[in-house]
Amino acid sequence: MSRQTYTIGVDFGTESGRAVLVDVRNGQEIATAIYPYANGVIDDKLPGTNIRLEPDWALQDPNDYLDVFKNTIPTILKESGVDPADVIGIGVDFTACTMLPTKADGTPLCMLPEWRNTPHAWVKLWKHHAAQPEANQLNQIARELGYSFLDRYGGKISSEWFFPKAWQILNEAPEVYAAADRLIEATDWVVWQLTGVETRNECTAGYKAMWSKSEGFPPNEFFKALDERMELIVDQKMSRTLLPLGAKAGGLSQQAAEWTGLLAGTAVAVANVDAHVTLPVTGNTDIGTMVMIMGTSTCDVMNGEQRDQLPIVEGMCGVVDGGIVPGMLGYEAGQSGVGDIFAWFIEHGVPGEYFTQAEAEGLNIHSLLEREAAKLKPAESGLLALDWFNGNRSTLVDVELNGLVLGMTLATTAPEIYRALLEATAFGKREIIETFNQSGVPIRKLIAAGGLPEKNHLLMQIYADVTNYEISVIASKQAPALGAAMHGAVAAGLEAGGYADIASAAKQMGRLKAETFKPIPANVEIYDQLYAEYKVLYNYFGRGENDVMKRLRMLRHAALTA
Ligand SMILES: Nc1ncnc2c1ncn2[C@@H]1O[C@H](COP(=O)(O)OP(=O)(O)O)[C@@H](O)[C@H]1O
Ligand SMILES: O=C(CO)[C@@H](O)[C@@H](O)COP(=O)(O)O
Repeated sequence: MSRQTYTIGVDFGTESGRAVLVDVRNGQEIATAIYPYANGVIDDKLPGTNIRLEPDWALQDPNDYLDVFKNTIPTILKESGVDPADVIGIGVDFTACTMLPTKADGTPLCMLPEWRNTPHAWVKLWKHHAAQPEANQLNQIARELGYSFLDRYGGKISSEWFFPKAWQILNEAPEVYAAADRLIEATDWVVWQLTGVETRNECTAGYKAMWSKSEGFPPNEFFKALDERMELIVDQKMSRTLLPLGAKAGGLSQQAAEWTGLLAGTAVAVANVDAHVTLPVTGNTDIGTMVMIMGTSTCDVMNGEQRDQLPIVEGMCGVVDGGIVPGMLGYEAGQSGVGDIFAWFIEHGVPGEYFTQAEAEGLNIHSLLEREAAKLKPAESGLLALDWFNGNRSTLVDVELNGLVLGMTLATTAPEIYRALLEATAFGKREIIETFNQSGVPIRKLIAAGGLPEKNHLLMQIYADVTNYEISVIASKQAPALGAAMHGAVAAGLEAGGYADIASAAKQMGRLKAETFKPIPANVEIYDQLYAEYKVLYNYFGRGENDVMKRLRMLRHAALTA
């Protein structure tokens, strides 16, 4: 009989890291541990100082990532009683683009005393939105010089991605840029910490750093056209050697073995991204299945067939050959704010009486609002909202757009607004789906994953009604971590008891829940009408007809910096 083997996945989210230990044969999750980052999202002051960050900044502390390894992996090994010798592989996934400057040996600049008080020396989290001027300029120069790579990103590079962030460092802190021997995605950095060797993955390079398998990075002249000092950024601070997803990045180093309790030499998979790693957890890697990873934000990922001419989908985050699964075209789109919008409303918009009622009933406040909002029919509140509280990623690629709730009266209630916000994110999703469908990249199936489908069934029903798709849900509660674990089993390979490729791992280790969310025809009809109104607002405020949101931002910035 063959040996029983296990694999570990570690998912680095926005607020915490989660590790899961999984049975390689069937994907059964044996043990899970969560470690909240001590410094969380740094958007106010640098830790331990009074140094204030400007609006739109979001940083993290790389030491928190190491603490995730040191805390979660020993916990899951202990809890499961699994022999470390039976753990054949480990994979990680991360938010992206989350990037940092380091020295040549991988030491993050912010860990060095001389750089500790310099904001640009810290990790820039995916939702760091302060590089918009650089993104605007990059897009304009690329367009003027006729670079076609913009097409692979639906026409625009987002300020959330790698080069706008790197350029912001150069513009605002040239001394940090000069001191950074390496600029690297956090997902590659944590793999470096595990193996002791710097490697880079094709996924983040493709979606976040303008790289493609056929063309590589844009040429040095392009970076020179942005800023002379950036001409050699790729050769000097990055790498042109990129590894495919599922490949082995290396073996676990002695030091990482000591941190984790695993054996030195355990296979470590090439770094991956939280959204992309989740697709195989559906149980297959079929073309045309869009997987929505719904949490703080939502990422949408989908495999498509190979084509001679890449399709252009407005505002997609990218199309990358092998970006999700080697050999297929991987598409990514997304919404920068989803769960975060509901969290904002609860924090800043819900009267105390609802909290008192929730406490009395032993409910969490979301569940109480969900229950009350579920009593309303579509359109009954008279409200319509725009889901741009954290900007718009797809399809407008504009972090300077803001949220909006229209139709409020003196009779408007908190559950009504809560429902309008749930609906707004569903309308945003429909906009993405329709854009793909109209661009020759049809979406045949919709599957949801992440924290939200578990937590809020009303939200899922609204998504089914607004999009008119039946929605399946991934069975795992820790889908990205399970996806990372699957990649760990592929990196270990067949001979070690793992898998030859991610498609075979998906078949054995991934699955969906039996329950699905089916569109309710009467609701679909009403939501069609509301969506038509949403589109009017979307185009009016989002496509330059009325730039009031941008003017308000400029006035706010001026007031804050006066
Ligand atoms: N019952 C709920 N309904 C809607 N949103 C919720 C609910 N509970 C938590 N949230 C939101 O879900 C988000 C967290 O999602 P989750 O998938 O767990 O994390 P992450 O995106 O960091 O991986 C938070 O923004 C939170 O406000
Ligand atoms: O943009 C990506 C992936 O490409 C995500 O990492 C980012 O939206 C953050 O995701 P979460 O909301 O933290 O799950």
